[in-house]
Amino acid sequence: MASPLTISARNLTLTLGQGDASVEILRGIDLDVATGEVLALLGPSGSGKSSLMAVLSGLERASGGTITVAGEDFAALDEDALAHARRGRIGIVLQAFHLLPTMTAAENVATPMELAGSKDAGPRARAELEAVGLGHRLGHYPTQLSGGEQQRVALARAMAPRPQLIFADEPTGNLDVATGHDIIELLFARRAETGATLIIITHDAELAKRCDRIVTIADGRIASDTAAK
Ligand SMILES: Nc1ncnc2c1ncn2[C@@H]1O[C@H](COP(=O)(O)OP(=O)(O)OP(=O)(O)O)[C@@H](O)[C@H]1O
Repeated sequence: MASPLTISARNLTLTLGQGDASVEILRGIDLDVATGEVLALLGPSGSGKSSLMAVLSGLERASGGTITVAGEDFAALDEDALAHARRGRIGIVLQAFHLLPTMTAAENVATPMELAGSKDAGPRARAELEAVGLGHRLGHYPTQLSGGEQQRVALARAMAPRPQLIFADEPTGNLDVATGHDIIELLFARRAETGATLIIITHDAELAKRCDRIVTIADGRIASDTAAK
C-alpha cells in the first residue's frame, strides 16, 4: 500500500505586496509528499524555495490553491490556527540558528515544548540534546557555543517534539564544510530514527542525491520532480 500523503498541494500561489508593488512568488505549485519521504528542494536563488517552505510549513498563508499538511486543511486556517497546527507536528531548521540568547541550550529546546503544554519538556530536551551530542553543553548559552553546536541545539529544538514533518532551509549555510557535514549526518540519522518526512532546501547536488526525490523550483513553479536514486 502506498504511504499516506503528508503534504498535498494543488495550484498553490503566493503573491506578496499590494497593487503595483505586488510580486507573484509562487505561481501554481502542485506537490504531493508521501509520509516518510525525504525530498530535496533545489533551484536558483530567488526561485521561491524558502517561500514554498514557508507556505508548506504554515509560516505563511498561501494566496490561492489548496493545501493539506499532516491532515490539516491549511488554506482554511487563520494565522493563530496555523500556529496551533504547526505545534508539535512540524519542526523547522533554518540557516540562521535563531536561538534565544538569554536561554541555555536546554531552555532553548524545552521552552517551546513547555509553551505547547508538554509536562516532560525538561527530560525530553535533555534526551534530544544528548542525541545530538550536546549532553555536556546543557547549561551553555548560545554565545558560549560554536556555530555547529548552535545548529545542533536548533536541530534538537526541531526534533524534540517528535514532529511528523521536518523542514530544513540550507541548514549548513552558516557552517564550514566539515561542521555542515556533521549536521547533515545528524539530521538524517535523527530523521531515520523517527521516520519523519523531511524536506530540505539545498544548493548541494551531492546532498540532494541522498534524498528520495529531487524537486527543482524555477520562477515560482516546479521545473522538475524526479526520483533521486
Ligand atoms: N516579503 C516579500 N515581499 C516581496 N517579495 C518577496 C518577499 N519575500 C521574498 N520575496 C521575493 O520572492 C522571491 C522568492 O524568494 P525566496 O526566498 O523564496 O527564494 P529562494 O529560492 O529561497 O532563494 P535563495 O536560494 O536565495 O534563498 C524573491 O524574488 C524574493 O525577492
